Amino acid sequence: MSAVTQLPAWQALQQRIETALETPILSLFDDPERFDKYSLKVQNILLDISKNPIDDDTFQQLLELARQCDLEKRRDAMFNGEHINVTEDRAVLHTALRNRGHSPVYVDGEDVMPIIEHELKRMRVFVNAVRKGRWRGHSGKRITDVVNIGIGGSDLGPRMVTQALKPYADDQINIHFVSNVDGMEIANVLKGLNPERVLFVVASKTFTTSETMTNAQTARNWLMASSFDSRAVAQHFVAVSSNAVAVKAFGIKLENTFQMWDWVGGRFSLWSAIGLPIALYLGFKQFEELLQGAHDMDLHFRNEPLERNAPMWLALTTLWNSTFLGRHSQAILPYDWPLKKFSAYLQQAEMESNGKSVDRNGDIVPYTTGSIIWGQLGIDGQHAFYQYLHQGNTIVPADFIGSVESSTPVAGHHEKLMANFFAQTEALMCGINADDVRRDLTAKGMSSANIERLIPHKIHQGNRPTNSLILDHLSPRTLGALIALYEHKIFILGTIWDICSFDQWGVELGKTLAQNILPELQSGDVRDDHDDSTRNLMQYFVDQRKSIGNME
Ligand SMILES: O=P(O)(O)OC[C@H]1O[C@H](O)[C@H](O)[C@@H](O)[C@@H]1O
Repeated sequence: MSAVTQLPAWQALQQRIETALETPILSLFDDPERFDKYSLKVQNILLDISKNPIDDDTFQQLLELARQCDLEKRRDAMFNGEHINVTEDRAVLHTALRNRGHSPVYVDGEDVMPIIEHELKRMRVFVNAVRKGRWRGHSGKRITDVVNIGIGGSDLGPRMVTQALKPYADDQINIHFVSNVDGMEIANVLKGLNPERVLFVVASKTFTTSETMTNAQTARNWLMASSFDSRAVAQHFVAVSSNAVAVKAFGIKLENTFQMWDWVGGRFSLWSAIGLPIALYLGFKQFEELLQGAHDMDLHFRNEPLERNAPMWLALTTLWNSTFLGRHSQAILPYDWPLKKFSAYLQQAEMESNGKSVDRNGDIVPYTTGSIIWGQLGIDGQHAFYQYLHQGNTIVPADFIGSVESSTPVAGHHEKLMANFFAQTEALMCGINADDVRRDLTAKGMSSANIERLIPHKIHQGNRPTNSLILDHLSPRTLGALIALYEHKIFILGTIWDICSFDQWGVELGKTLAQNILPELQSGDVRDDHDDSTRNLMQYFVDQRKSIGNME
């Protein structure tokens, strides 16, 4: 048994499960102050968690559990640069990257703020040079297109943010992303580009990731295939990495390399030079606004009491719904078109962080940890999977995210969009019972036999938990705060579950096997030490390719 489950608050929460499952969420609103108690405004974001099966006593016990897990002490340990990534023996300091207060942050006795600020300054100088046309391509032409080559944490953050803040872009730079090793992606991106005007940002913390290295090589070949000589690489390639040796071996000079550090996890790295494409696309000032928003949220997380602390609230609703009530997936549903890629971004952030099954000591945990994060734009989801949310027999807690002001106002659209936001959260909680269905259908003149036949199909049980997040407006600063809010949620959950949220050993085995398998596919000689299924599938693939004459 893990120690966490022995804590008095954990045990008290266990006792509350039955009541929570039997009490309709709607009945909790008999307390006229419920909305005021369970909503708060932080950094232009209104967060409402009142539509959760959490009564006052449960909420207090959840807070108590966080305290009994030394949440505040462990939060301070993160901000103070202690090695909380225990399996890799590293600090976890994405918060230092956006420390706009510039107070010192020590890692192993060394203040890291000077190196962070130095790198930010290099980014600013470079971004301004590219955007103002002082940095030009090898043939003297202005750079018009930036292609970020990276995957996972070296792709999802910049990809999501540039999409979210498109209305803030000034059209000086077009931005493109290549992450997949499927040749179609890079082929499609390169097809429309003029090599004389392209800047490639090769983003890889390790600079060993196979997909990224393959795409970078293809990009370099493409550049060389134009009339350029090899010196062109210097003007058309920059790198972001913590592995200077590998960057040099690839042929990118040190002065064209932006640094990141081992205490920045890939999925928390958009605040570092991994954010270079964001700054190139939007301008450095907007990038700084993004950092400022995240810093503001950091201050809130550090300084506000746990009872009124937004990241705590998000984390505790998930903890209760998932670990205690057994609702193990969570939908992220933006009603804000620019946040189209937000659920994909959070999928990596949360699932790679908290998809773990042993505690920090390596002992198997006897409870469910990270949720399955999924979702897409809510309004599109309504016409696809909301049936499941309303009437499926698995309950999926959901976060609804919308804005007061549209990023791109078009007459008559925004109220319609948000009417759906409110309607869906209301329907998910309140549902509709047999009496109301009967009344409805009777008013429509349906025969009573038909009504009774249809009633079970039309009942919505309701009682589906949701959080609502309403932004004033999706600005760079508010987006920074929103991302940091979820980052801290992840940290809190990992702390209570007593897992290491900052490693990702689970992605290694597949990578190693792929490396071993590749030569077999290339040579056509499939080894017989694979399991039977895999060997036969590989053999089929090799044989089919031979038969179509497509062995490369
Ligand atoms: O930045 P890189 O070193 O290329 O890593 C890119 C990504 O790939 C890895 O497999 C990890 O799962 C991710 O956490 C990481 O963000």
